[in-house]
Amino acid sequence: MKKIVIISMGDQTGITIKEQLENILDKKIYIEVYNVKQNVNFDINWDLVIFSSEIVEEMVLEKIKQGTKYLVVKRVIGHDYIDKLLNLKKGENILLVNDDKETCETVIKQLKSHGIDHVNYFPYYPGIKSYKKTNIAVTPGEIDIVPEEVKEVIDIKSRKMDITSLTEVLISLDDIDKHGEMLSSYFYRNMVNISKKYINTAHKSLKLKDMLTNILDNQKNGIIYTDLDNKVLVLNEEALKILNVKRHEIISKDIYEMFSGLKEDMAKINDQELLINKEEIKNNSIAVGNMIVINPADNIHKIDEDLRRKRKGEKLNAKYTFDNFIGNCEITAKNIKLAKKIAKSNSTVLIQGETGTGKEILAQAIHNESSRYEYPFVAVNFAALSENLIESELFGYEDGAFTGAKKGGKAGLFKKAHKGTIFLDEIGDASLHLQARLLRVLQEREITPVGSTEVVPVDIRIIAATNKNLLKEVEDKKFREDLYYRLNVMPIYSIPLRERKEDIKLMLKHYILKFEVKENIETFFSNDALRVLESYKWPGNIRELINIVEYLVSTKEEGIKVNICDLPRDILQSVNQIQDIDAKKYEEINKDIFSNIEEHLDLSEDELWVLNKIYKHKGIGRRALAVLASEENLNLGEGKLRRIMSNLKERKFIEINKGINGTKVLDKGLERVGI
Ligand SMILES: Nc1ncnc2c1ncn2[C@@H]1O[C@H](COP(=O)(O)OP(=O)(O)OP(=O)(O)O)[C@@H](O)[C@H]1O
Repeated sequence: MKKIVIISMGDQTGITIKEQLENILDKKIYIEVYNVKQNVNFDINWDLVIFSSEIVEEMVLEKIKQGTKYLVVKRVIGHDYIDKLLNLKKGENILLVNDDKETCETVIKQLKSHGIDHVNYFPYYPGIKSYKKTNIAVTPGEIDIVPEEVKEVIDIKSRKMDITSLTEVLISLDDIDKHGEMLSSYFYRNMVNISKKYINTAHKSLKLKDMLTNILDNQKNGIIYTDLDNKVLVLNEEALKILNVKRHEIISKDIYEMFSGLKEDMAKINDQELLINKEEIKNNSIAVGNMIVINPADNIHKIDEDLRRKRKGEKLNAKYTFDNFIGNCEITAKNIKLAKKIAKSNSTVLIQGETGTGKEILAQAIHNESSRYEYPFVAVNFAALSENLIESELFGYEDGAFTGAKKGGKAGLFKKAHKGTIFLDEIGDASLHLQARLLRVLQEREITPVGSTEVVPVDIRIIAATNKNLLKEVEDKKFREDLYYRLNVMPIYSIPLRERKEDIKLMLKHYILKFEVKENIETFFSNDALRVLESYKWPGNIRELINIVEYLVSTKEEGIKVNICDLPRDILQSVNQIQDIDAKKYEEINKDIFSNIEEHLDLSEDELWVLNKIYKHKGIGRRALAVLASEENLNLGEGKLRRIMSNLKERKFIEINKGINGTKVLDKGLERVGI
């Protein structure tokens, strides 16, 4: 087990860093925390020493054993408390309390750079000779040293390591491969949370926009946020650099009109080859915009090379076995039994099933259960790679086969899988040209690298998977019939979640634990919420379930169970639809729950805006609301407002009277005002 020591000025900082690392490293690490005042013998063998700041480094560095790896980490303010700070009165005097002068100054600088610069900050730290007397103090976790006369303390909690420091720690521990995925999910969760806050308050706060830009500026990729019409909302410096534009030239413009190449997965812009990724940003499961991440291909090759170097000597292997296959309902058990039998043969397997049902996991488990388990398991995804890339990836190439080819050539994945298993994922997406080449491999069990005339024999087992109906594709002439029969020797289906309802609770339990929530399923979900989840159809299957657990983990209040109203809106809507179709059955079983789901559907941003305006301007009519909306640049015409108001009325949030009384917010609406 790796051993780390964290040294900080005060205890709390070290503990926060420790918790953060344990969260990502699955607690499979031994961490000790000390403050600089403790008299400790650091002259022993640590795998890594982490200093919480440069001052700490200066004070302690000479005490640690020569040759020990060490790092000074960069720490940033969490976004959770930003709302509170934004609500402080303009020009208010604020005491910034921290453990020393330097950390006070750093936090003030970070707060200002996050756009929280409408108040006046005055530092306070133990030993300061004189300081400004104020009513309000802000502190990153140092409540105990706040002077007595301060009336209100805003604790923004100890600052956490930023993503670059976390990456550095993982690289220093040689753990980046194992935990990289967790890191990106952790990072992504944070990004999504900030984005949600930004999008939720887009009408009100430009500060959050600044903050988002600032956070984005610390990323090494170009990142662009657009609204649903592809108009650019925010982008970082790196994106400006890559696209070679000025901010004012691109903000509010349609990104694809300016750079049509960005629609693709790869593009050449300003003579630079770019890799492009797109993510939908959702708020309560409703798409509100897009995040486009652009990266020069050179960078990717470099990272890829680095990873390859680190992986050298490590086998390409499959993680999953049937032991960690979750599910114990009858139909799952039967399927596992069949899969284990299939594993013992050497024949080609075709796994068919909806997206996210675990086809890759099944393929890995079959490989690990087979006699080839000690040899490589190599996965190729036909949907993720472009035709040109996939051909050279699969078959490899000769030295000088094409411009840009690596010197010395490259071994293809078929060759790398020799004696093991190759997993051809999303085979339904392979082009007809590739299908012809694959057929030859299946028939002859030999490959010809791109640009070569030499044939290389390979001993491999093939497992293919698809979420398409391959027979239908054959009928439509999109998939070769001969290849279909070559692949479909041992057919197996991965079963959708809705057909194995007993497994849903088990999966939820597993993923709650995996996301490190210190609660069990009973304290995490209310019974009602759990029953809704068990009745949901899960079109995205296990992958959707994982996303929803991740969403709930990051939005859940500690100590309060997730209730129906906390579930994403599309789950509630879809359960509602089931109720319509099979109303009688559902009414009988779940009368109490489903009858009031409508109540829990969240109000949209526009609905909330209207509700707040009616509350503020009692009696206000549609026309006046339309004027206010246009003043605030909102896309709310009279037609849209009529629909919103009648919906709010139907749901008893407002009352609409004729004549002088006009509109009024009702008790149920009052609960939502101010949100
Ligand atoms: N039996 C299982 N137990 C636990 N987790 C599972 C199980 N099956 C799948 N998962 C998880 O669900 C997610 C989706 O699985 P996987 O990628 O294998 O699905 P897939 O059917 O190959 O999806 P796609 O067709 O979209 O590629 C993964 O994160 C995987 O870890």
